[in-house]
Amino acid sequence: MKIGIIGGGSIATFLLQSINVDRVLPHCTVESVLVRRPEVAEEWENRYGVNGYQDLNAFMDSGIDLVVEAATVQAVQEYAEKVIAKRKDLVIISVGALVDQELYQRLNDSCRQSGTRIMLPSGAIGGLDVIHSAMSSGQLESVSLTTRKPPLSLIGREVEIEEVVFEGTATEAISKFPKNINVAIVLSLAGLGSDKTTVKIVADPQATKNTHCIEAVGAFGRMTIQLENDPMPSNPKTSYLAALSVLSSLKKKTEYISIG
Ligand SMILES: NC(=O)C1=CN([C@@H]2O[C@H](COP(=O)(O)OP(=O)(O)OC[C@H]3O[C@@H](n4cnc5c(N)ncnc54)[C@H](O)[C@@H]3O)[C@@H](O)[C@H]2O)C=CC1
Ligand SMILES: O=C([O-])CC(=O)C(=O)O
Repeated sequence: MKIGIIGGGSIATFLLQSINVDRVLPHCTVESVLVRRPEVAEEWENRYGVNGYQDLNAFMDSGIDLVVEAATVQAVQEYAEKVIAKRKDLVIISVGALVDQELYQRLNDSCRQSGTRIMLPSGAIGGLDVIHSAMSSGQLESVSLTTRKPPLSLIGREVEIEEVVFEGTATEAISKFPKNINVAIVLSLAGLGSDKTTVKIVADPQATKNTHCIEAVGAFGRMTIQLENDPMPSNPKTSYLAALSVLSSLKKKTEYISIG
């Protein structure tokens, strides 16, 4: 499978190293990257043997089968429909963009018409299978997420004691923290939707990890999951697990027996 990556940051670098250098996915190669800075394209051409592009059309015509978005919510808004229109499968990690129900619907419709697929990795959380199962009979009652990160990642400054920087719906959370709470939207899409999924975000000066606690109640019973994620050294806002989840989605695409 020939992969194209949109983005030039920590998740993109991790994927290039894992797939093209460490060869952790034997059936996959990253062929092309779409990045904003020409010097990154040039460096990556040399280091990872990829073709670097700044132009979306040239990138999409570079012989790739599938596109991984590893950039920003805005990049999804800008590129996702164009990728699907070109009949390339798409992995989206900036899932926050799909809080926009009209964009979600348009993407869904064009995937149905063209037989193309969009994959949303579980990102920095887990338990989406449970939420999805509970929701399949419509008997999911409540889902809440409490996220705790170092203050610099969330609010760009230090605080002395922990501070609740947000409490409200997932819809509001992603509009205020688009680089920190994509997890709230994938959780919403699996379950009750972004207006009924509640989110609390805490800036914690003691935190060395990005923690996410998910609590769900329904006819199935009750679930509590606590993730204590190591951050990516190159971008502490992002948990290492989020990068691994993209790799996992790509791996699933090459397998014939699906788990979960
Ligand atoms: N779903 C989830 O659980 C998680 C999602 N994320 C999201 O994943 C995305 C990537 O994360 P990181 O690699 O850590 O971010 P990063 O900040 O290290 O890298 C983002 C890169 O995208 C590039 N970029 C921005 N707009 C672009 C455009 N229009 N075209 C091409 N490149 C563009 C930037 O130049 C930067 O190099 C972010 O949106 C982040 O919020 C991160 C962690 C968890
Ligand atoms: O990586 C994390 O811990 C969560 C994150 O940034 C996001 O969901 O946008």
